[in-house]
Amino acid sequence: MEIGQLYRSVRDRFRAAGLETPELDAKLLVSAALEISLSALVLQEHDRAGDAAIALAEGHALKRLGGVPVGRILGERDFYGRRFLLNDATLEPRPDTETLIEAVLGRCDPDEALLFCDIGTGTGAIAVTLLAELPASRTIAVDLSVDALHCAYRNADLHGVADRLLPVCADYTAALRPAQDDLSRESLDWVVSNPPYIRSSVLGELSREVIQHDPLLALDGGDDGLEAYRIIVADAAHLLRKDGHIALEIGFDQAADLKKQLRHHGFGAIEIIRDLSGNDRVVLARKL
Ligand SMILES: C[S@@+](CC[C@H](N)C(=O)[O-])C[C@H]1O[C@@H](n2cnc3c(N)ncnc32)[C@H](O)[C@@H]1O
Repeated sequence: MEIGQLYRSVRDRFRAAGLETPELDAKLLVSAALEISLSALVLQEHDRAGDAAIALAEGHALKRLGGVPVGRILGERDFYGRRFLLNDATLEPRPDTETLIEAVLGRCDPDEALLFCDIGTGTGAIAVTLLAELPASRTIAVDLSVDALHCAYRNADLHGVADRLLPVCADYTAALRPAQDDLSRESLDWVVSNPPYIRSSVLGELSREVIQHDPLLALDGGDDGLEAYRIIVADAAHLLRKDGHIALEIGFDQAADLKKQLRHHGFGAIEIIRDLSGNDRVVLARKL
């Protein structure tokens, strides 16, 4: 079978099954099975696919039709132009989180030796991306899950930034005190976080793909979805240097609550940034 035929056959089954992005899913799964790039999928469409690659692509297609997300099938996901490995303990990084990356990068000087702390690092998508884009910076990466931290460290290694990432396994900001001791008691320049922020009562309304494949620890924000923010904002107020910044990903309806919390803890210059769909997605503030 030719590569182009294999791609079209998978794509057509994905379309018929009503998948949201049938072309993209088919391209990602077929190119991965063939171990070729997305552009090679087009350029080599008349080449013959090997039997083993066809069998692998069919296996991937069956899993996708069974409701497994592409990232979980391949064990990796692209974020801000880089590949991130996943494991069972990590959330699949979302394109919405790139809004936070853009917001932070737009306010940082790449030559400055900044000290970040990424709370709830998961795959390390935020921490590793910032380290890769800001070569003079260092990051403390915190997660309660040791398996998630292991994944973050592998991703840091993959992208050549592991020597500037300090993984810390602990409960939110409780981790920052000992980590700061290791780093000569420096104050943080930035606290960044995409914490769990979904209200416990609506977790059951999430799509099957999310609830079956993303870990609950990464999603559940407690009764009002704001539990993590209360801890992170209060502690960040002590741990940041004066004029240090905080950047938090938020749910579309949480901006007003976050503004209130940030003002209460002595933050100013509060900005709310929207994602590409026009939803409030990131809150930024400066410690006064
Ligand atoms: C929404 S995920 C974000 C993952 C990653 N930063 C990203 O943006 O893709 C939240 C992360 O917070 C971690 N987490 C949940 N509760 C925590 C706690 N009490 N202390 C530290 N990390 C926690 C989860 O394990 C998960 O990795």
